[in-house]
Amino acid sequence: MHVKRLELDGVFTISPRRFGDDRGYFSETFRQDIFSQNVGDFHFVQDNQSLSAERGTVRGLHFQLAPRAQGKLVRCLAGAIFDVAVDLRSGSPTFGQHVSVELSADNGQQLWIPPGFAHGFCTLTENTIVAYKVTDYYSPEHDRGLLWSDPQIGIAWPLDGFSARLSEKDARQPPLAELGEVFRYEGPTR
Ligand SMILES: Cc1cn([C@H]2C[C@H](O)[C@@H](COP(=O)(O)OP(=O)(O)O[C@H]3O[C@H](C)C(=O)[C@H](O)[C@H]3O)O2)c(=O)[nH]c1=O
Repeated sequence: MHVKRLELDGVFTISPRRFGDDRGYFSETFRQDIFSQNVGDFHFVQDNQSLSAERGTVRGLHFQLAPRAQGKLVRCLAGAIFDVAVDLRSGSPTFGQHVSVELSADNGQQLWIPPGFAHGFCTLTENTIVAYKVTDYYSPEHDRGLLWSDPQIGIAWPLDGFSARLSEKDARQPPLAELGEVFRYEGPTR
């Protein structure tokens, strides 16, 4: 299992090893010991899964407010996504910056998004299934969002001519300028 630190403090990709044979492959997709050693002492309490039928489906950008902020470990079980994390920690040297990674059933790559970040993805194929572990339970009262197309964030979503397929909620999320302070930067995480 290879763990790689990305350019935004606290965000990592995790690439589990696959043991292939003439049947297919086997892979350990999560190890608490490796995660704790390389990423941090986070523990997961809920697993989520979503199916998006259409290419160009954009889910996000979402986060939960403290004290119910969630860390998310995201992977793609079918199809492929362009996965994005946005730093929302006031005082962070990378506040408002984002990082993106392609996660797919083929590459088996995972993205760890720590509390303090917004998360979203755009599907690159039809019938995309995304599964992710979270470090706190869903709390509608703490559920918040950021506008996916906010020019201040400037995410180059790979829609490739497809029009974005959004929920009504996501179509009317506020831009960063209207969000106010939602998280504070507490220094380098690792
Ligand atoms: C997130 C969540 C949602 N729900 C219910 C609430 C709604 O009735 C329904 C759909 O929720 P929503 O439209 O927020 O689902 P997504 O647009 O896929 O949002 C998710 O996708 C983006 C990329 C994320 O990072 C968030 O974790 C998550 O918000 O599921 C639950 O019951 N439990 C949950 O944990």
